[in-house]
Amino acid sequence: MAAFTSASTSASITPELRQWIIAQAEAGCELPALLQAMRAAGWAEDVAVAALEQTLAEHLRDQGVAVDTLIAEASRPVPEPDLRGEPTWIDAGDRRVAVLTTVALPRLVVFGGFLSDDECEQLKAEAAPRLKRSMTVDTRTGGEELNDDRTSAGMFFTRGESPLIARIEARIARLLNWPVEHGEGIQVLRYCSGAEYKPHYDYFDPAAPGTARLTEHGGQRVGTLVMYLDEPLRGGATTFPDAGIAVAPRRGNAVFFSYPMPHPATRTLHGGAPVLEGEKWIATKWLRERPY
Ligand SMILES: O=C(O)CCC(=O)C(=O)O
Ligand SMILES: [Fe+2]
Repeated sequence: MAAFTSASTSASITPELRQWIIAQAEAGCELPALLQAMRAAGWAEDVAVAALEQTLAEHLRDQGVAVDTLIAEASRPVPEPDLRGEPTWIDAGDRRVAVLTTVALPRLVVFGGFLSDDECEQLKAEAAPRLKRSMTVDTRTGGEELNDDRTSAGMFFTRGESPLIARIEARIARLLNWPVEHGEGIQVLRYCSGAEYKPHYDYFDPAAPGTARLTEHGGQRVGTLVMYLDEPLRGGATTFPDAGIAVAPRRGNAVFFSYPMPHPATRTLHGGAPVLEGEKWIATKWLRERPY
């Protein structure tokens, strides 16, 4: 690697290049991808590495306070199942839940048999009369809006609303070691053929003006459990485009993922792929850092 103090490297870091590197890094672009882009633009590898190193080091020094904040954010506790000893099953209180897949980054676990078929049907039946075209949280204002990125129909249960809801919430709390009180009410979504939920993050963007209002009560979201209530014939996977993961929407199963900081580095960008045939039903539980 070239010494980044070399006169030629310093001279070639124009203000535009510096700005570009910082913008890419802040948008979550990883160093190898940045390096590749610079090489494609005709930079010699050693000069590009030196330019990246120098620019980012300077930028971090300039942002002393922000770095401290980032580290504090990174240590935020998150829900997590107890997978010590690599169990095949976890006792979730009233039900044994299978551990099907675990991923380190994004932190993700796929569970099998989280809900019985009866519970899936009951949840659908309790939700069906109350379904409305889905709204998404508008982080500009902290309110809600109709959104073309989300073409499902949905409704929210309040926490503990029925014996079934209370039982499922207790199961989630036990499975993920996270207090019931830190959970938002369960949301049920129905996707008809063609409906989808475009990739998004579940945490609230710290830079968005509405986030202060949305996190006033309960703090940030730190984890998500998506439970599949009914499966389409084709399509409808829960996809994580940054990680190349697609979780099949199998009835009764659930996918859990957590994010210790509201940042793309958590790799939790995810969406509901378009349903190609049949209907997909899910129930989502979002978990907050504090009582909600
Ligand atoms: O439909 C899916 O599989 C994903 C749902 C989702 O992202 C959510 O409810 O936040
Ligand atoms: Fe989501």
